[in-house]
Amino acid sequence: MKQFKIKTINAIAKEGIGLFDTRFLVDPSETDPEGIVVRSSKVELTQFPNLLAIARAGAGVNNIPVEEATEKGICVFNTPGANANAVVELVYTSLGIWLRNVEKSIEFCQGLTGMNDDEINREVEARKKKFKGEEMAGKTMAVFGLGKIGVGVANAGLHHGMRVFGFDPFPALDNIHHLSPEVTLARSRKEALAQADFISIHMPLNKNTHGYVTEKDFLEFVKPGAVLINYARGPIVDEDAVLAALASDKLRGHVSDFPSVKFLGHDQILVTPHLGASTSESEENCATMAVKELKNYLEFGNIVHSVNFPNIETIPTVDVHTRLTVINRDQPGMIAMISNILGDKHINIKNYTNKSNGTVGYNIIDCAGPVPVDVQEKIAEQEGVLRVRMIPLEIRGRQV
Ligand SMILES: NC(=O)C1=CN([C@@H]2O[C@H](COP(=O)(O)OP(=O)(O)OC[C@H]3O[C@@H](n4cnc5c(N)ncnc54)[C@H](O)[C@@H]3O)[C@@H](O)[C@H]2O)C=CC1
Ligand SMILES: O=C(O)C(=O)COP(=O)(O)O
Repeated sequence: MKQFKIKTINAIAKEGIGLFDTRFLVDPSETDPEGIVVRSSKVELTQFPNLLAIARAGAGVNNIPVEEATEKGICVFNTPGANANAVVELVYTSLGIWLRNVEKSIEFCQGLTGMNDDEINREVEARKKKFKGEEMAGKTMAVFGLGKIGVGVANAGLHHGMRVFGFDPFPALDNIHHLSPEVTLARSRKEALAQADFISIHMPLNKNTHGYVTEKDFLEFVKPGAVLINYARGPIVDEDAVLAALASDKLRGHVSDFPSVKFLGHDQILVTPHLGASTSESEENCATMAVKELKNYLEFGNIVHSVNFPNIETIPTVDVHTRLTVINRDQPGMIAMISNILGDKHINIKNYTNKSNGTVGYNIIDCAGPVPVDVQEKIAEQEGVLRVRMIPLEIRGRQV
């Protein structure tokens, strides 16, 4: 029986790894993997010629060269929503720490070590005024990016007693269904920013969002004294522009999950070490979802939660002998070409499923009999075809 070689990069939760059964050989030092499970480490594709799929146990895929993967016919998955709650909770924890001076007050308490209880009490009551903070209730929050995390942050803002604006030029219907109707959908960045005391960024890092938070079209619109929160990705924020905004009191503070040379040690900036998704629950959710996606693709060619290929899931019926999958550029004539090559060889197609995402087409072709290697090769060499796979169906008691 075919065994798939899986490479793990980063610590992947054992609850996910445990889902790989005897059909999979899982090894962090695998040098020729067919599947990779990864968190935030950068993935280089040139080293892995037989790689079929990468599952990102998390949301952001900026550590994976997605366009290169597409050209090579490598499917990239992520785990939408699996770590969203962890980020939502940390956004409010960190904002609370910033607003109530919790970090500095803890340092102060540690400095009381060595005093007796009377002395400690006297110092506490005399000096606590230094740490006076402010509340979230009654303030206004602007959330940029109303995806799995942004919707959670917006809804939680209401629960903290705030007025909330949300801005997202390409919202997904499924996410918007979970957004409370009390959140105001802003039609422009300016509208979202004009009244916001707190601004929270929750969009992916890509070529359109690199340096998104800069003076022009963003910081120029903030209400003086706002606090900027970034639990999305470091490079979405132009660090020099934020430092200038802090120096001119346009921004009062910055809370970020992405420490940097320029941010460390700055009195108005609170940084955490990319901790957004680091909870037991979130790591388990992400790992189990990523492993299920990878298994489903390697064993059945099904695609669920891909960021570069169309999503299609079909179960082979009992009369299917061989499942063939073809990845192609989205161009006319591909289905006819594949059907004709199979028809010329008298291979009966039981089910044909095709879907496009506008860039890539994906075909699942369930055949009644075996598909000889020369037929696969003929399809693979046609213009526009990126990759062809024959899926072994031994798992269903067949030998192919
Ligand atoms: N700090 C951490 O540990 C974590 C950080 N993240 C980051 O958060 C990002 C968002 O995660 P999810 O909400 O799960 O993703 P998601 O894909 O559900 O939502 C992203 C949203 O951003 C929107 N968007 C894209 N460009 C935009 C723009 N220019 N302006 C406003 N909105 C825009 C999209 O339309 C989408 O609705 C991830 O891509 C990742 O970089 C995610 C998880 C953990
Ligand atoms: O899911 C994401 O996008 C994250 O940033 C989480 O990253 P991590 O899995 O904690 O390395």
